[in-house]
Amino acid sequence: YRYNAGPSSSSSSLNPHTFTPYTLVDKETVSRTSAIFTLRNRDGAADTEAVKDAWKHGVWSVQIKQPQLQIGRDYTPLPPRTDSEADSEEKMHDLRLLIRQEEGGEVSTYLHRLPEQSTIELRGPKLEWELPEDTQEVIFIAGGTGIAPAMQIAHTLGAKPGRRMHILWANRRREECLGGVGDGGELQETHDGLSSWKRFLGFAPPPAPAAKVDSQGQGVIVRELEALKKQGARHSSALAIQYYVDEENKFIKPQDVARNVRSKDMAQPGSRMILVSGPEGFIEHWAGKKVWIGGRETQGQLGGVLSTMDLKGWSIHKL
Ligand SMILES: Cc1cc2nc3c(=O)[nH]c(=O)nc-3n(C[C@H](O)[C@H](O)[C@H](O)COP(=O)(O)OP(=O)(O)OC[C@H]3O[C@@H](n4cnc5c(N)ncnc54)[C@H](O)[C@@H]3O)c2cc1C
Repeated sequence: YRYNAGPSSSSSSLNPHTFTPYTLVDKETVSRTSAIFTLRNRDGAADTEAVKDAWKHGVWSVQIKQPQLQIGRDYTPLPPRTDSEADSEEKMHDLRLLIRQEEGGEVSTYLHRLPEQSTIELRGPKLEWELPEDTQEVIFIAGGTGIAPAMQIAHTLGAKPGRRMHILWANRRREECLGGVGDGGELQETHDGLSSWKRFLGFAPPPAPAAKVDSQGQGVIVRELEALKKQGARHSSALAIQYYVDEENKFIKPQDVARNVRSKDMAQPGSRMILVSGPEGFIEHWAGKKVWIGGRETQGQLGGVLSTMDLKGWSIHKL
């Protein structure tokens, strides 16, 4: 995580070698612990070829530096907005990051305390994982901010005709995904008969005061996931999303994965991927530990729940 302080940035465009100053133009609350940070290049430099390329190729990140401690952390840019709010050239090049404030976390706490208009220095892009060109179908198991790479893939895959993606997104608290109603309602009800009744009768805890919702009661990320669905549909790509919330006793079950693995679409040629992204413990639970070898994080063996399932025809990757 430590980096060489090196010379201060000479280039005004985002690049992997030096840190480039960005202005924090907006910090939009998602929940008590997470917010979307919108960063704008201080010199108004447009996206580099490397950034445009990264959007086409898969999952990528940028690294933010904490200037006092001289440490850096990686964050995963959210896809550009599809709605009318991205109405100017400037906004189209903004970088948006979903950042959770970790309890006791050095960099995330520093970032959450920064006022708007602060300068944040970052470098990148760094390609974390390349989505195979021929990918036909993706099942993405996401925990918490692990939704950010899922949104990147939904954006990339959604631009290609006829592709399919299923996102299974788990959160500790409902406030992270307010208004998120899963596709294929019956699938959710079976795990959740009681708590949906509780919600209906008004026993469920009220949404956190900090959580922002729109007129349809949808949280920020849920709204953007819905927008990604529509964007994909325009290229006749299909995106389905299921929401799971720990505090509602609704957890992702192996059957939820199995159901999507036995896709009716298996006759179509192309690669099929199961991707797992989220906190360390979440990845370990589903697919086993990632392993550090010679200073590099590697996939490690397949373990966890997925290792006990019949996943013929699918490859698995931990993000
Ligand atoms: C490729 C990649 C992409 C990522 N994308 C995102 C993203 O889009 N959004 C996002 O929010 N995060 C993302 N992360 C995670 C992010 O990089 C940081 O790890 C995260 O923000 C925590 O950093 P921190 O400095 O705040 O916490 P740290 O200071 O690194 O602490 C992390 C946790 O460990 C605990 N801890 C620290 N020191 C100790 C100790 N001595 N003993 C016990 N516990 C301790 C802290 O309390 C905290 O809970 C990504 C990570 C990677 C590798």
